Amino acid sequence: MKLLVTGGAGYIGSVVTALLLADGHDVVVLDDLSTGHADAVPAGAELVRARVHDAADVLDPSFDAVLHFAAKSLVGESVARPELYWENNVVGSLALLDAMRGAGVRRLVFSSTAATYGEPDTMPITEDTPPRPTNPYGMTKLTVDMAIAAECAAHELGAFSLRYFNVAGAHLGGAVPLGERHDPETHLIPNLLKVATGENPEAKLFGSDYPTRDGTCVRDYIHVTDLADAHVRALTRITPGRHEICNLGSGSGFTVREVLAAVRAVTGHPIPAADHPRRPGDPPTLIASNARARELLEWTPVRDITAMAADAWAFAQKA
Ligand SMILES: NC(=O)c1ccc[n+]([C@@H]2O[C@H](COP(=O)([O-])OP(=O)(O)OC[C@H]3O[C@@H](n4cnc5c(N)ncnc54)[C@H](O)[C@@H]3O)[C@@H](O)[C@H]2O)c1
Ligand SMILES: O=c1ccn([C@@H]2O[C@H](COP(=O)(O)OP(=O)(O)O[C@H]3O[C@H](CO)[C@H](O)[C@H](O)[C@H]3O)[C@@H](O)[C@H]2O)c(=O)[nH]1
Repeated sequence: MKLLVTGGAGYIGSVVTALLLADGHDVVVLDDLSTGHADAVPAGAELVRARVHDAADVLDPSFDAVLHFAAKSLVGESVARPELYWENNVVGSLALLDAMRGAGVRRLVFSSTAATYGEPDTMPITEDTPPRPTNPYGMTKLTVDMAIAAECAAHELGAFSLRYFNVAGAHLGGAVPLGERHDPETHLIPNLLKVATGENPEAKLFGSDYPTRDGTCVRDYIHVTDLADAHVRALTRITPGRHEICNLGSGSGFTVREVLAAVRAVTGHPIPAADHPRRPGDPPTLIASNARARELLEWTPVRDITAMAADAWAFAQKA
């Protein structure tokens, strides 16, 4: 297939691009490099440096499908500057849907998020859990999910909205290792590794009084290679006129302290860590039901938290 990957210079989009190329697809990456890196675009893909808002300049009827990763995704920034998120994530995605309709490209895989659910009381979270996002980032992603659903119903688009839980690890199976290079880095595992590499003296653990087994937040971590594999599967299972929402998580939860223990074990570094106040907006527990993804995508995540920590560590040492 000939594919457009928006955000293909970012963490997850670059890994999916690598898997798509390995499967023999032709890939054009559309990325404005606002948070991505040109050298993360795997060799063999063409990089067009442009905003997703200008997708109409790139898309033509020769494309078979679009995988849409391009977005801003920092929860705290979205609270401080919501207008950036509505303009980038919603206006940009609506322009992409227009461009796809104009070019007759009718297959889409979209990066949605667990943040669309907010803070549900019942675990695990299924796709039928009512979405109640608690920050503008989650609101923009839910808005795009709804725009895609309406587009599918009205104009025979076929689409998957894949709701990622906590993506972690690095993809080491390609020519070049691909991993997280966010700046600022807010995610737990890369921040713990910055202590092991000597970049930071001590890790910060946000919140020790949550109603969880050790007082720290529980999250569902999913390896980026397993996540990318789900996208390749989704691409071949799109049905015109249908919009499917699938959670992508492991189905198990780990506390912040359990992740710290896994990172200490793989690095052999003591990683000193200090308790800090809660980070505003962090729900105590988020765990996915991945039953729908297992059924619709015939997908099984195979890489555990130790593999995520080990691969992220290998990447941090090479980067
Ligand atoms: N990393 C996670 O744990 C996680 C969890 C849930 C959902 N997601 C979603 O997955 C997607 C990828 O996340 P990531 O962690 O790889 O982020 P990232 O910041 O590494 O990648 C995003 C890419 O999109 C590009 N981009 C942003 N706005 C653009 C625009 N208007 N036009 C063109 N390019 C643009 C950036 O330059 C970057 O290369 C995002 O949509 C994010 O919301 C990520
Ligand atoms: O240095 C750090 C970084 C994080 N944490 C804690 O580790 C847990 C995980 O935090 P991350 O920032 O790694 O991930 P989030 O769960 O906040 O965010 C993820 O889930 C969100 C949905 O709730 C969004 O989808 C977002 O894009 C995605 O990265 C949280 O309890 C957080 O407080 C720390 O203690 N110290």
